[in-house]
Amino acid sequence: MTVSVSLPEVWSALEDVRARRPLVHNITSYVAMTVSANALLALGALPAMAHATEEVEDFVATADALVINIGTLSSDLSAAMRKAAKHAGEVGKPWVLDPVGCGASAYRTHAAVALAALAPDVIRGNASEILSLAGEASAGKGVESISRAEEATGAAMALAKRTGAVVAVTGAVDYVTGGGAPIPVRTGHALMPLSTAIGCALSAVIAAFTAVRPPREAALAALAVFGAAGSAAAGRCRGPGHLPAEICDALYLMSPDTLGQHARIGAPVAG
Ligand SMILES: Nc1ncnc2c1ncn2[C@@H]1O[C@H](COP(=O)(O)OP(=O)(O)O)[C@@H](O)[C@H]1O
Ligand SMILES: Cc1ncsc1CCOP(=O)(O)O
Ligand SMILES: [Mg+2]
Repeated sequence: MTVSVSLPEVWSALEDVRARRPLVHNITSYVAMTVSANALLALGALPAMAHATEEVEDFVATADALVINIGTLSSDLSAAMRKAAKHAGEVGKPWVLDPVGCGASAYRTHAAVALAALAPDVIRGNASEILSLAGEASAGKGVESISRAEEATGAAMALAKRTGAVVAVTGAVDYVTGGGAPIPVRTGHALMPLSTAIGCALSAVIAAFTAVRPPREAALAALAVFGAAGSAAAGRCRGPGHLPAEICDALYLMSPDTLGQHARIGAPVAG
């Protein structure tokens, strides 16, 4: 049976991130670098952005977790990503795959499928990306999802079973599955998809939590904390312009009260 995670357990995981300050190695898109680095610092983790094929193994070896994000994919980056993912498996470092824009081009889809076969601990994407990565028909526009997360929970379960990863599919409600009944996380704000690289920053935050918790607990804790930060931050914004900065402030200031006010982790639902 799928067991959920309580908000006190989420809070304890965040305290562990803040105490341990895990180093998160990011091989990510040019769009996401600054947003992700700032979100990780505000959370209490340490970011490092490094993607030269010649150095990714050294970074994986010293990092506590790795995130691979294919947002601005190229052949050089693709080679670096495969090398880093394989080395993470060899040295036992947890890693997260964000299959940005999977389904938007055959090149990107093949790269994402190949990375997903290298045993990521967590895969996090929007509904279109998860549908496409699972091999199902998907409706996306570039890197944006047209589908709702509820339409991709079956695909997320199938993808989790195929890859052994915990799969998080995000949207108005987020869902986490390790192959069993998806657990809903109700949080966030409708302004979040209007600011670029917010999902990418979330994937980096999931990586930080994989340094202190097993993949399923890490994904649930990250979704709850990041969603609560997004919800609290949006309440202080007139529009999406300042949202990334406000999310960083909300991550930095996160408290058990704010978490409780802005996040709900539900009971497992039918997939
Ligand atoms: N309509 C919405 N209401 C509340 N939160 C949302 C909404 N859309 C996205 N989010 C939140 O924004 C973050 C990024 O999710 P998403 O937009 O699905 O990813 P991506 O940016 O990769 O497309 C997640 O924390 C998600 O919960
Ligand atoms: C706009 C864009 N184009 C390539 S990567 C990227 C950022 C996507 O960020 P997110 O998946 O967090 O919305
Ligand atoms: Mg994305």
